[in-house]
Amino acid sequence: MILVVENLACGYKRRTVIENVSFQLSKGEVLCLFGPNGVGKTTFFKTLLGFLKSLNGTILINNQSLNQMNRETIAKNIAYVPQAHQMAFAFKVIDVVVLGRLVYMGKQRRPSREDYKKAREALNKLQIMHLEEKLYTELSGGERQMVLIARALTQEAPILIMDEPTSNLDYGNQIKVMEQIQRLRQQKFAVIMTTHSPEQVLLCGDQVIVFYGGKLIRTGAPKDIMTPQLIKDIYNVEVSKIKKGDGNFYESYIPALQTSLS
Ligand SMILES: Nc1ncnc2c1ncn2[C@@H]1O[C@H](COP(=O)(O)OP(=O)(O)OP(=O)(O)O)[C@@H](O)[C@H]1O
Repeated sequence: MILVVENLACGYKRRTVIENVSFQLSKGEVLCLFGPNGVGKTTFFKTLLGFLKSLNGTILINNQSLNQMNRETIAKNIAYVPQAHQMAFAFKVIDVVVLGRLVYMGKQRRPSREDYKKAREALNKLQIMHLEEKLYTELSGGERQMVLIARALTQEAPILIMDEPTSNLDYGNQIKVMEQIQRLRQQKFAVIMTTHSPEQVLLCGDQVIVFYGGKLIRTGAPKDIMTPQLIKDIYNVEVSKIKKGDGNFYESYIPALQTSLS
């Protein structure tokens, strides 16, 4: 197990936001966090990244307690991929991606030739070499998200935390990013991602944690947890679960609209 979380509670001095979170994550697994806005996913991420001290419980990375790790060791183990539309660097793509090497740069904080090599390897891995000399601010949302994933890959951490990786992306780019997450899983990264899409949880989650109303309400395999009743409990909408595909089935949802479309 690369990550073991037991009985974790996180929050702030006067307020516990999330409690009783337990899960184990192996390399090559994707864990989805699902739940409405404001349930505490940022608080949870900050705790996993060591920016916020846990209020209770343990976080073990490769059998070592997060509490005993310094910032550098944490960064070598967990990389964070923010939402693309929240960051704006007026830098060339290659210079954004090489920032992932910061933890290896020493006191001078200057990227070496080797760091640039690693940054190019990450661009190559994601098949976005053609963006290398472009300005980050001039990229589309989908391209920016890929660049931020490349930056995380140059950090060479086995665990990737992705904050709504498909938010604000058009349908085509959402699918491309989802495909990339599948490739990262095949390359044995452990991925923790938040999503507001129950289809995405079914499509790429090996495990799901559902938060609602300040509580963890379910954890387990998406096919068992992501029932129409759960969607109804959280959002008060009716959906049916269907199987799609020709031979290679996957599950999805169709909404039962209250008003007629005709
Ligand atoms: N520094 C803080 N001190 C006290 N409470 C905070 C602090 N930051 C966030 N909170 C509260 O913790 C709760 C969870 O916030 P958090 O930002 O973790 O939710 P979220 O799921 O990431 O939300 P969103 O999806 O809207 O980004 C909220 O009620 C928020 O007001």
